[in-house]
Amino acid sequence: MTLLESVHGPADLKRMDHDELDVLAGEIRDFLVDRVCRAGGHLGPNLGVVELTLALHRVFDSPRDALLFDVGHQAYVHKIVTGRHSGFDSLRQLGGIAGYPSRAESEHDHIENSHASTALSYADGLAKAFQLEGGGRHAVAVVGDGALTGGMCWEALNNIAADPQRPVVIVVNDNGRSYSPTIGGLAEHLASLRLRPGYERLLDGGRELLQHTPVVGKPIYTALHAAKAGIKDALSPQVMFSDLGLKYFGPVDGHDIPALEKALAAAKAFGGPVIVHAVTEKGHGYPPAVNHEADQMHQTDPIDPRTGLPPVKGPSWTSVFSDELAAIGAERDDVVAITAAMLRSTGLHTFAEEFPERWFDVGIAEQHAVTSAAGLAMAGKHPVVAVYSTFLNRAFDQVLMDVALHRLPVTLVLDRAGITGPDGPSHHGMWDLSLLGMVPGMRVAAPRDAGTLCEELREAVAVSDGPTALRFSKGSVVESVPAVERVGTVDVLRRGGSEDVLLVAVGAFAGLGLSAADRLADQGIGVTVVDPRWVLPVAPELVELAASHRLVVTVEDCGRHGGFGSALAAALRDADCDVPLRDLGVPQRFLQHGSREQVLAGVGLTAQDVARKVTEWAANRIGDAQAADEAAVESPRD
Ligand SMILES: Cc1ncc(C[n+]2csc(CCOP(=O)(O)OP(=O)(O)O)c2C)c(N)n1
Ligand SMILES: CC(=O)[C@@H](O)[C@H](O)COP(=O)(O)O
Ligand SMILES: [Mg+2]
Repeated sequence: MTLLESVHGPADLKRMDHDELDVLAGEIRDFLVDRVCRAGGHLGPNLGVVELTLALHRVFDSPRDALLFDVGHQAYVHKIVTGRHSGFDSLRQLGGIAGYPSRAESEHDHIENSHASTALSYADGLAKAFQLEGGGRHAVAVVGDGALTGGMCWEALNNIAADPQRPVVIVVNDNGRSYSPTIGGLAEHLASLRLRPGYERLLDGGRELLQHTPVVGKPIYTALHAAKAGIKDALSPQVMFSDLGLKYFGPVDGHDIPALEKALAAAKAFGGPVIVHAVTEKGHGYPPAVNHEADQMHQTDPIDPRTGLPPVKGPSWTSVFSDELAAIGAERDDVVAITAAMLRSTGLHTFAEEFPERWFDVGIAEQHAVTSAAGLAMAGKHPVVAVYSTFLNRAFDQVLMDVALHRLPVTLVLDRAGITGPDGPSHHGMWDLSLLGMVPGMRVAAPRDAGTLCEELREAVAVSDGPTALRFSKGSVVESVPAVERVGTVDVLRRGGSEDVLLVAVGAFAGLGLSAADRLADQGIGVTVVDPRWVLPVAPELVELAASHRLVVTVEDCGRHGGFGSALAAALRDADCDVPLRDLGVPQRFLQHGSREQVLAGVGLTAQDVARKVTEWAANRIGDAQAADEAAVESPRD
């Protein structure tokens, strides 16, 4: 039996000596590489916290002490040592263990939300409750250097520092990288500079990157990495954090278990808010991750463990957007780009390489991304803010009051819109249409294929009197879904041959709509399929099209509540049109992880399901309507 197999809970770790722990750390690394290469997941972040997690579970007493992981993507080791290593054969798969902490899985898990920069606020709340209960428990928050660039962290730090007895231990997991290499590159430079000659020369190179580094990030990295002056005491983190009223321990080698245990034990004994600054390496111990030039295998699809390479994939929605924005950038020098620490994963890297002065990385700070875009727009620029759909939630008020209220030409590009799959409930992009539908003056497009993505992106950046947004799915792009006709802004994809059913398919669901229509045609039900392209606000020509049919069905890869279907129903009511409408979409529930296809099938969003439902509705509605027509013919009103 391996040491790993002997670990069923933290108590087993506490019985081991440091030699055994070193062996265990090696076994865990091999285990992570094997399982994550097979299933996909966050390999780099978890390889970087093996020793840190072991030390945390030896010093603190989970679950009595609450171990919190910010974002939670780096909690695989925590899951392994809390009795779940057998579950890694089904990591992030339907019915398998989640890729983030899960309260249903274990009493050791707390935060299920994968949105960054929340752990310190949870810690402050938990610690206050522990104090009210008489104390003796700690809230221990593991927060990455990237997550620290999120504003919520500083709101929490302000509150945590307010009480010198607050039992909060903040473990800064400083691997010098976030998702995006920009920040990580700087941190990487600075981190490595302390170990190498030529310190002064290289740091000048590092400074070149500062122009892209968020104002918030600069003091953090300068302090955390004992900046150029090299006067550690003057610029060391103690100064920054102690000014906030926080005790600081570190920097500690995040791969040295004895050193980590010593610092964590001191922090535990301190009896008040304290920071332990652990310096780690993302991907540690697995060269293909450490040397992975883009993001040290922050998040990887299944890969060959020997080569560290994922399968070659075709063009994605992201790559089509990436190339088109770069082309637009060459034509429009007022267009600028903003990322929230996800330069490459949102596809802005192409634009950034071609226009190094016209892109900005604000750190994991979506609120700042949007409002700073408003500032850029006020000065005559046309900012393109690229974020994952789910992370836009965090910046709703900024979209509403900082951009739309001023009718500013900001374009939001929402990648990973709709069901994403393996990342689970806090990653599905199922709220954007409901949120943006509430924003006066906001115009939202949902491209159905590569061509319409390029077309609608150009239409969006051409709008100068208010905000626009594009939303598209994760993964491989739909190459081409041709239209047979364009009515105003609406594309007709298929004429049903009768005016029975109008099927309105939003964005990437165009193919689903056409497949359903094929099935229905086999049953003799004529279905006209249209793609609204600009889905919000509802176009008048779509209302007219709907009014000329007996049944309208909408299908969208977004939450039904306040989604496109709701908006079209309201527009029909406003037009005194009583054509029956049925809206199909993502149910307003937190949907667990699985593949995108599995999750969609689980909520009835397949061509077969859509066809079955339309058949039922058509039979009732159209049948009723035809019967009413026939009755009217037989006994005409006098
Ligand atoms: C609000 C929000 N924005 C963006 C992301 C995407 N994201 C996931 S992990 C990550 C980087 C986190 O960096 P860090 O906190 O340093 O953790 P590390 O991966 O280095 O361990 C980002 C940007 C997120 N989860 N939440
Ligand atoms: C944890 C996090 O928020 C991201 O790393 C996310 O897992 C990325 O998912 P994609 O694979 O869709 O980029
Ligand atoms: Mg990091």
